[in-house]
This record gives sequence, C-alpha cells and structure tokens, in this order.
Amino acid sequence: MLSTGRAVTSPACAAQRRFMGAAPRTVVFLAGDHGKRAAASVAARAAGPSHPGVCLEAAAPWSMEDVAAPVTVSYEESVRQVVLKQAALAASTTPRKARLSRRDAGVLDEAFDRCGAVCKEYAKTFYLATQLMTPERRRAIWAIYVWCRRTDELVDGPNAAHTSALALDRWESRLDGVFAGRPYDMLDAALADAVAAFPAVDERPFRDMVQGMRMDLAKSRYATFDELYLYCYRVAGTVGLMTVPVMGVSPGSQAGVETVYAGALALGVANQLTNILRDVGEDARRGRIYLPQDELATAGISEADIFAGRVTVEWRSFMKGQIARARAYFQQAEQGAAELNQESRWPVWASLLLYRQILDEIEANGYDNFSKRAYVPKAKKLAALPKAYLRSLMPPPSSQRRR
Ligand SMILES: CC(C)=CCC/C(C)=C/CC/C(C)=C/CC/C(C)=C/COP(=O)(O)OP(=O)(O)O
Repeated sequence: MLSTGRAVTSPACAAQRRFMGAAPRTVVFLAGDHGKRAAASVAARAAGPSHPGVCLEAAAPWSMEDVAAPVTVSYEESVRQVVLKQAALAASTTPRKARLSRRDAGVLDEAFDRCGAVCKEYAKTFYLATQLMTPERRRAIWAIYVWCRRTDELVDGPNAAHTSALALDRWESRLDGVFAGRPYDMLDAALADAVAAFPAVDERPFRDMVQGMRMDLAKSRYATFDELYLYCYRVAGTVGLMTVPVMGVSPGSQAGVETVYAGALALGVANQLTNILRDVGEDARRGRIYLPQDELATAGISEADIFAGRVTVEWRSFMKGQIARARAYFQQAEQGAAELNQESRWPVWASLLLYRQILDEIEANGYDNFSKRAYVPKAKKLAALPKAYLRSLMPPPSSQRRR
C-alpha cells in the first residue's frame, strides 16, 4: 500500500539523473526509524514542492504518521526497505506451479549437474563447502549461482561488448519465464525448479541484479557512497537475498529473520566493495572508477592520479578508510552468518573469510592496487576451509542469550 502524500526528489536522485539521464526518481520515506524520519523530514521541507513523475522504489506498509510526512530517503534506506520486505516473505509457502513433472526428473538432474559443474569450475571453495547442505538446497544454490554468473557475463563476459539494454530486457523477460514456470533452457529450468521448491525466493532481487547490470552499461562514475551502495546492493547484495531463503535460518535462532537478511545483504556489499578495492587499477584501465567521487575529492585525489596509478600518502590514507568500511560490512555479515541453518553455514563462512583476506593482501601490497593484484595464496585459501568449518559448528549467538 502506498501513500498519496507529498514526495520529493532526493539529491541522490538528482545525481543519478546527471549520470544516467534517467527519468526523475523519487523515493518516499517508509514506516519505522523515527530519528531518521525526523532528519529526513527537515531535508524534505528544505527540498521544496513535490515532483511530478513519482516513482516509488521501496514499498512497505504505511502508518498514518508516515502519510502525514512522507519524505525522501537515501538509496541505503530504500534498500533497507527491500530487505525488510524480503525478510517478511521468509515464511512464504505459497506453492509455485513451476515444478516440472516426474517425467522431466532426468532432464532436471542433468541440468542441476551442469549447474554444479559451473559452480565447481568458477567457485571451487564455495562449491566444496556446499557439499554439507541437503541435496535440494545445494542444487538450488548452484542454480542461483549459475543464473548470477550468466547475468554477470552479459556485461563482463567475452561478448559483453555486444550487450545492449535490449539484451538485458530480453534476459529479464526470460527471468519472468523462470518465475512463471516457463523456463527457456535447461539451466533456466533448474532455476525454475529451485524457486518452486523454495517459494520464499522472490523475483525482486533477481530483477534488481539485472538493474545493476544496466547501471554498469550506463555508468562509469559514482558521485557518492550512497550511489555506490545502490550498485553494490544490486550486483552483489541481491545474491544474499536470493540465497538466504534456500539456506534457511537456524531453528534455534532468536535473532529475527531481518538480522539474517541484513547480514546476507552486508556480505554481498562487503564482497563487492572488496572486489572494487582490489580491482581499482584494472577498472581504471577500462576507464571506470568505482569509488565515491566526493570522497576522492575530499582526500585530494584526482582522476588523473588514479589513471596514473599514483600511490601517494593521500591514496594510502584514502584506502585505509575504504578498507575499514568494507570490514565493517563483513562484521555485520558475521552476525547474520552465525544465525543460518548449521549445514548452510560452512560455505558462507568460507566465502566470508576468504574474501575478507583480500583486504589484508591489499594492505600487504602497501595499498598499491594499481599495479599489483591482491590475491589470497592457495595455502591461505585452504587454511580458511577448516577455520570456516569450525565457525559453522558454533551455535547461533542469539540461541545462547538468556531470555
Ligand atoms: C551472511 C548470510 C546471512 C548469508 C550469506 C548470503 C550470501 C551467500 C552472500 C554472498 C554474496 C556474494 C557471494 C556476492 C557476490 C560478490 C562478489 C564480489 C563476487 C565476485 O565474483 P567474481 O567476479 O567471480 O570474483 P573474482 O573476481 O574474485 O573471481
């Protein structure tokens, strides 16, 4: 249910339009979080009259209070609303018609085997750690992984130069087919079967990921961290929202499903920020800078510095701040990971511990991420597996709390 109240265009929206030439985007403030609402309300009054062409990106139940003072919010807040909505779907058991008949079981087995093979090839450690999960969960995770990989390849793969907005539109229609039980090919059929088996898996994060690919086609600069956050949510945080309903929350958890979803989002954001920090040089050679421009300016770093790969005092200090922020997201992810179903925790801890180590390697390289690629040596990667396994055996902290 959406309000009919006054809404205003956010500064972040204006920045986005500057970069993307997009239609005016307005986000209205939604239920909860009184402190932020008060602050946002002041911002809204300052922003002036409402804007035509309102587009609501976040939808959640309204209270009368919210109707009285709907105001603009940051992308971070609108993503938070998406997460809350996804968490509310966690208990969803409405069956989907997408399951193929028993006759097709052989075809599906083959499709899932293929998904497993792709996962094994590109994400070995993660694949290995999925072996502890129940077969139904494991195959669903592989199918989701393969869909994400194929989506990413549209803008990052060998044929990326030929990917147009139209190709992404077609890919999105195929996605609708998956959720409607009309898969296009075998790999889509595997995903259709997975989302039928786990009805709490919603189409929204999948569509948002395609939006992330659209952003990549249209944009090569990010004005603020809020803009970058939206990008990180779309291309990586969405993976967390797609997979949590499959992985499941520990029956002993008292943490609330929102904590788990927020942790999953945080892991995606942390991984993506890490990926960005590792690849600054590589991205710059493609003319791309995935770092907040306002923060670069404050640090006294110009685009020319980045293109020339200058590892200055300013750069090191800037990188320290960026790394600290990525680590904070990893920390939030830990809280969610600990509350997952025990058999699903291992792959999550493995990916968290492994990816976080890249940040240590950037430090070890003296913050030179222009000419050196930070990578985790094989021995360290292997050592992370038993460490992750031990972590996965620990009961959810919330189950230990006294009630
Ligand atoms: C923490 C909780 C509660 C749940 C976990 C939910 C999950 C699985 C989140 C994972 C999110 C994730 C793996 C996002 C992808 C992020 C990312 C930057 C992937 C990079 O992929 P590649 O491009 O293949 O990486 P490399 O370039 O390092 O090979």
